[in-house]
This record gives sequence, structure tokens and C-alpha cells, in this order.
Amino acid sequence: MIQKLEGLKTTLWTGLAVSLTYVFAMVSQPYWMAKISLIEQVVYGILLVGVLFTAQFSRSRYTLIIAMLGVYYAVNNGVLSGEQQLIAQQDWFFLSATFTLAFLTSVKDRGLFSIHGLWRILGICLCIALAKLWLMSEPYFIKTAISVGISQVHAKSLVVELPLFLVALFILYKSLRHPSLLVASLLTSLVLASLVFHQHVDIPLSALLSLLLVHYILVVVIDSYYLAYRDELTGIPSRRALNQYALSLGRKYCVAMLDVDHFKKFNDSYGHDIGDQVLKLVAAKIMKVSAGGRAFRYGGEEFTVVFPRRNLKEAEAALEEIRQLIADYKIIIRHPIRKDKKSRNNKRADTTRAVSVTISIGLAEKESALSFEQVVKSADEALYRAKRKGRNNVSQ
Ligand SMILES: Nc1nc2c(ncn2[C@@H]2O[C@H](COP(=O)(O)OP(=O)(O)OP(=O)(O)O)[C@@H](O)[C@H]2O)c(=O)[nH]1
Repeated sequence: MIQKLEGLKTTLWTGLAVSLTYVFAMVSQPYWMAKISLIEQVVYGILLVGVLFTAQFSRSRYTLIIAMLGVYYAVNNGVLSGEQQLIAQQDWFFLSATFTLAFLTSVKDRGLFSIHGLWRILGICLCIALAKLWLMSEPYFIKTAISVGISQVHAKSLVVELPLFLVALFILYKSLRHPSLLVASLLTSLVLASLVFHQHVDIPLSALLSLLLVHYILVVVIDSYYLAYRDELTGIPSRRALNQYALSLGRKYCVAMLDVDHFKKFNDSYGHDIGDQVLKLVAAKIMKVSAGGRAFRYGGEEFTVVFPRRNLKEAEAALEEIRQLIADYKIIIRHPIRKDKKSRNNKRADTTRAVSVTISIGLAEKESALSFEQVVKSADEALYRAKRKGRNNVSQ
């Protein structure tokens, strides 16, 4: 559920960002239209930067798309031959792009100069061939459509619209199911390609391409930032982000170390995957910490919260709230590992179960002579005391 919401958020934000950029480009058109001949030349530069940049960051799917866009733009502008074929075979080019986007949504970014790169290029060739084959079967498709009561005009338009609709659904499903900026941006690319194909776009191709390329480059930058500074499992800032953040701290702050109690036992009873889900839930609760606390995953089942400009009393109150929130939260576990014969026969009781976890917290305040690492160490020692006191408490 959490992942689905994440997917929806990523898809909506990407769509919104592209739409707003498009509206901005439309509104400011009188200003940049005067420089359109310059933009037409600059696009080649952006294409080259896009190819090199995405290849450097191992985003081979973007590299391939940008290379294809470059060829399309050059042909469209008469720099490469084939403009007449491009105009005459618009359906084929559009469906090739549509199938290619579906294909690239289903594969991962792998090294371009490897066997994987070769497979991807072969896959794209297959998409182009598939688009041709589909269009060749147009008379049979129209005949079948008419036989089920669809008018000839509609049947003809469905030749392109039906695969477009199915591919759009497929990419939307992938984007919702596996939150990824890149997949969301492939969806927006399909929408833009469709708008250009249906002649609903009022700005020149060079300007539209520039916007799309800048969008791709931004996605790579944001995605790389998240990879470097976000914890992959829980999605909250990672230890690297904590070290970076520590550099910005002033002279007054508190640090808390939080650790899930008896987590080994939990993993052993319910399995590592459920343990992962619980860590995600715990992380989501810790992120709600008040008093300006910033939460990070320190590693394993340990988290850190930093309270800039707060004293022990303020930090302790906020941590106490979080401790209580987690202890009170009933986690519904589905499909736990079945252990004995009795529980195997009792299916209903076995498939869902409410459990709860607790956390122990150690808290320390920055003192004048202490470095950030030393404050973390003090918080860690306080955490040890919290465990010794019986767990599920905040200690200093
Ligand atoms: N599922 C899952 N388990 C993890 C992850 N990281 C660490 N663990 C587990 O967390 C457990 C930590 O166990 P211990 O350090 O012995 O501590 P504990 O069982 O939580 O006991 P106390 O801290 O003394 O309350 C180990 O079993 C690790 O395998 C993770 O990312 N996912």
C-alpha cells in the first residue's frame, strides 16, 4: 500500500512538473520565439550533453531514447535524409516510439557497451518491426472491428489508438506499482509524443525537445541524489545524509539513537521480509518526530534523530511521543511462516495477525568540547542503558 501511494505520488509529481513547465513555455513563448533559430541549433548541444550525461550516470534507457530523439530531430529538420518517409509513415514512427517506451519500461538500466546494451538495441529493433507488422495487419484489424459493430472511421483510428491506450495503461501500471522517477518520466514522454502525433502541441519541436531533455537530465540528477542520500529500504535519509547534515549543525543540538527491541527474534519468528516491512513502518513513524527532529537510518535496525537548537527536555518529550506511538501501533502481519502442524491446519488464524514492536532510545546533548561523532557515541551509550533498563524507554 505504501509503495502504491509512493508510485502515485511520483507519477503525479512528474506529470505536474512537466505540465507546469509546458504551460510556462506556452506563456513565455513571445519572449523565446524571437530566438527560435538559436534554440534549433542549441538542441543538438543539449542532445549531445544528454547522451553523455545519461551514459555517464548509467541510465542507458535515457541514453537510447535521447539518441533516437536526436535521429528523429535531425531527420525532421532535413539534416539527415528521410524527411519524406517520416511524413509518409507517421503512424509507423509513432507506434515504434510507443512500443519502444513500453519495452524500455520493462527492462532495467544496464551497461550500454555490454551484451545487455546489445539486447536492448535488438529489443528496440523488434519494437520497430512489431509496429510495422501491426500496421500491415490493418486491413484484417479493420475487418474484424467492423464485424463486431465498430464503424469504419473508428476502426481505422483504433489501429493506432488501441496500442497507444494499452501501452499507456501498461506504463501507468508500472509507474504506480514500482515508484520510479524514470518510469514516470517515460509515461510523460509517451503523453508528449502522443500530443505531438495528434498535433495538439503549439510549440516548435526544438523547444519541446529542449524541455524534454532538460527534464531527463533533471530526473537523472534527482534520482542520483536519492540513490546517494536515501536509504533504499525505508526511503528515509541514509547515514551518508546524516554525516552530510552533521556538517551544517550549529553549537546546540541533541542526538538520539533509536533501536528496535528484540528485532532478531522478530526476524526469526516472522521472516526477514516481514522484518523489512516492519522497519519501513517504524521508519515512517520516526519521520513524524516533532520538535524539528531530523530522522536518518543509521544502519540495520538502528535510527538516528538529530534535534538542532533543542535541549534535552524538548528532545526527550518528542522522543517519548514517538516511542509511545510505535509501542501502541498494531502491525497486521500477513502470511507469517507457519511453524507447526496445528497452525498449518488453522488457516484463518495463520494468515493475519496483529503484533507490535517497541523501541529503545538513547539521548545525548552536544557539549562544548564534543564533536558530532562523540555526541553520537554518548547517545549510543545511553541507548545501551535503555536496553539494560528493560527496553521500550528513553534514557540519557
Ligand atoms: N529484516 C531486516 N533485519 C535486519 C536488517 N538490518 C538488521 N537486521 C536484523 O536486526 C537484528 C539485530 O539484532 P541484534 O543486534 O542482536 O539486536 P536485537 O535482536 O534487536 O536485540 P536488542 O537490540 O538487544 O533488543 C539482526 O537479526 C539483523 O539481522 C534489515 O535491513 N532487515
